[in-house]
Amino acid sequence: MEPVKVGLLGLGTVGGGTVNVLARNGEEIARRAGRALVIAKAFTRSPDKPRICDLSGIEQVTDPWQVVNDPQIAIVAELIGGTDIARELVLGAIERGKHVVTANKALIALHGNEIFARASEKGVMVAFEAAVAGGIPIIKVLREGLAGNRIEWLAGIINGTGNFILTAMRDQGRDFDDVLAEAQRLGYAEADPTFDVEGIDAAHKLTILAAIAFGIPLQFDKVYTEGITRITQEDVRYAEELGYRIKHLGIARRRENGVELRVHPCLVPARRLLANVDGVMNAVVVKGDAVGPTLYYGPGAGAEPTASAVVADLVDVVRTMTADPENRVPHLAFQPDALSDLPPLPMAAVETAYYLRLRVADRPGVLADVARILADENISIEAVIQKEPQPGQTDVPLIFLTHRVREQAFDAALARITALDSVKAPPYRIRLETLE
Ligand SMILES: NC(=O)c1ccc[n+]([C@@H]2O[C@H](COP(=O)([O-])OP(=O)(O)OC[C@H]3O[C@@H](n4cnc5c(N)ncnc54)[C@H](O)[C@@H]3O)[C@@H](O)[C@H]2O)c1
Ligand SMILES: N[C@@H](CCO)C(=O)O
Ligand code: NA
Repeated sequence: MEPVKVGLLGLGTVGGGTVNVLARNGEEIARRAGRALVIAKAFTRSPDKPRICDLSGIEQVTDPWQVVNDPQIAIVAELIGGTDIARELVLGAIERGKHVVTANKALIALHGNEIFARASEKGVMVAFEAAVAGGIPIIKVLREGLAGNRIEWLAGIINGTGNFILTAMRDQGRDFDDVLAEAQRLGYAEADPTFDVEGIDAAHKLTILAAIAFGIPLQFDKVYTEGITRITQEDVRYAEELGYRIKHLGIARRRENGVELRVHPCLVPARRLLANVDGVMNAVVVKGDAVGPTLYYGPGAGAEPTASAVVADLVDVVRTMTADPENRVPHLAFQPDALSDLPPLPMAAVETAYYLRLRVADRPGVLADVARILADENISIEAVIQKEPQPGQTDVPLIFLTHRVREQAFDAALARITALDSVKAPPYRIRLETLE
């Protein structure tokens, strides 16, 4: 049989890794797919740039439409990123009856509803395993492996760059900007790294995971998103003292009247497996009603780990391209006309515990004032740490851990605490999950 011709858009970290993995494992991949896969054409903006891969036998073009318009190409792999030109090219490929593989979570989270609808009309597949948690096959897990379950919640470390930074801050006490620069050099970070450190990339991924887990539409604008830039070395140390680690999590939890969708730093008990996922590794815990808690762990970013998912999607597409489109696995796990209208809940309705760091005047009665405000809002205290003042300083850090409470009640207490004369700097709170 003729090989299946693939067109690549983008020859950066993921594109280069994909060329390498296909070249190295091509023979085995053909035995799995039933046909050989060849990269016939690749678009790149700068053909003279040094690459991590060998491009012999691949026609390089500097106009991406030369890939999308080529009638010989059956599958387009979009590895450019962003939501402008990538959206045009993906929709263009679908229009021309081509299957699409993409690593682009921003594109799927923001435009997936439109893209999947067009793909279904045209009878083509859009595969996006590389878009979430890099090399971990989490899309396949949720869409196929756990299809018998009602998913109760999932929680994951789904940004490799952020976890790499938090791990280096904890283990080596290193400076934030310095570690971010290293993550960029290693090809982990997004083109705009604020997407990593402000939680936007994780929110893109959580949008996709929640849609597939609960059978709801992709709703990126409903995800509460907070990054890791306000976490200090002190927070990392106090968390350790209290028996916790700070991780940046994406959490989707089914509640009676809706779903919680949130991305934020989180204290996690140090004994939990998730608390021990370090560096660029990602991990997702999924709790299904039948299977119970399950954990998926692996590299969340980098050239070949991500290419592993891209190539698996290429194999999947080749295996099913001759199947009746009606009988393929649905893009978002549930049939498109069978999605639920379970609404994303506002943050005020979320229930969680808290770590609260205050800087207060070193005088009697301050701890009691804060404790009284928390009691007024029915918030029970789990632990307190009060530190001695540093030489020459009149303020001291005061740390509280609370029990679970509605965010609305915590916010009300926090506003009153912030207004106290004795509170000397804006308080910082980190949510805390026991993940049970
Ligand atoms: N790097 C990773 O570890 C990783 C992991 C999973 C998913 N992703 C996703 O994969 C995609 C590619 O990421 P990457 O890390 O390979 O990026 P990269 O910057 O290394 O490569 C992107 C390629 O696309 C080209 N490109 C970018 N913007 C363009 C534009 N506007 N017009 C034309 N060409 C353009 C670049 O020249 C380059 O060849 C992104 O969607 C990213 O979110 C990356
Ligand atoms: N920038 C992303 C790439 C993988 O999606 C990360 O660090 O996780
Ligand atoms: Na994946």
